[in-house]
Amino acid sequence: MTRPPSDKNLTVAVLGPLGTYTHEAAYQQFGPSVEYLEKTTIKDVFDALSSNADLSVVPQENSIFGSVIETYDVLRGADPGFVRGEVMLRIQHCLLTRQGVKLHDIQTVMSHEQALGQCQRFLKSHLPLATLVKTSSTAAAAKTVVDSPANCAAIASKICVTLFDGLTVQYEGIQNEASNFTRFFIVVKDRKASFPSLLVTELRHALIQVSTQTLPGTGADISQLISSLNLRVVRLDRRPAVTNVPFHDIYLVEVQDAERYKSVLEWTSEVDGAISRIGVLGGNAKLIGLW
Ligand SMILES: O=C(O)C(=O)C[C@]1(C(=O)O)C=C[C@@H](O)C=C1
Repeated sequence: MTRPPSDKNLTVAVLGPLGTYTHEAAYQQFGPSVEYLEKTTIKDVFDALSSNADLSVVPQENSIFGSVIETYDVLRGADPGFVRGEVMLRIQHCLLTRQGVKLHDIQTVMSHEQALGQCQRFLKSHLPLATLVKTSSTAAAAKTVVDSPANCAAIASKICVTLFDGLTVQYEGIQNEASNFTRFFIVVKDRKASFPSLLVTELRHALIQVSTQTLPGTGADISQLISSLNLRVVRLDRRPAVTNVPFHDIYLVEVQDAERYKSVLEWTSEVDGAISRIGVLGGNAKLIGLW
C-alpha cells in the first residue's frame, strides 16, 4: 500500500453540482479541508478514480426507495473500484421553485430518479398532473429551475436555496416517510490504493461480486456459492451481467461480522478464504470492498 495522502491534499469526487446529498455526505465525512471534484453522473464519479480523485463518494441505498441502480451498475463491472468506508445521511427533500410561484402553477417537477421515487406520495397528492423529469442529480434540477419557466419545480435539499439565487422552498420534508436515510459508499481505485486512516473502522464489512458459470447446469448454483462463503450476509443485490447469455446475473453480496472478527487481519483472511472456496466450487468471486 502506498503512503496515505494527507487530508489536506485529498481530492474527493462527488456527484455535482455542489448542493447534492452526495456532496453533503462527503462533507460530513471529510469536512472543508479536502478538494471536492464535481462530476455529472455517478459513473463519472467512479471514473474519476482513474484520473484525479483519491476517493469517490457514491449513494448506495435509500431507506425508502432502495438500492441506487446507477451505483450497482458500476459495482457489477470488471473494474468497479474498491469500497473502503460508508457514510449515512438523513435526507429531507424540499420542493423548490423560483420566487413568487404558486403550487397550482407547477407543471413540471425535476429531480434525480431516487428523489422522485422517495417523494411519490407527495407528488401524487399535491401535483398529480405534473410531468416528472429525471435529472442527473437533485442539485442539477435546482440549478435548472433558476433559468426555467416559472411552472418548473425541483426536488432537492434546502441547501440549494442558498447556493442558487432566486429559489424558494415551497414544501419541506416531502418524502414518503419522515425518517429517510441514504447510505453512501466511499470508494478508492483498487485494493492496493491508499486511503485515509480515518476510514479504518470496526465494522468488519466486505462486498463481494459472485456469479455462477455462464453455462446452465455446470458448477455450483448461486445458493451453494453464497452459503459456501460461510459469512453473515447483510445485503444482497442482483444485476444482469450484460453478456450474450440471457438472465445470467451478478450478485453483489455484502457481508458483515464485527462480533466474531475482532481483528482486521482475522477478518481479511476469513474473507479471502471465503472467496477461494467459491473458486473451488467453480463459481466466480471478486472482492470489491473491505471496511
Ligand atoms: O442527486 C443527489 O443529490 C444525490 O446525491 C443522489 C441521491 C441518490 O442517488 O440516492 C442521493 C441521495 C438521495 O437519496 C437522492 C439522490
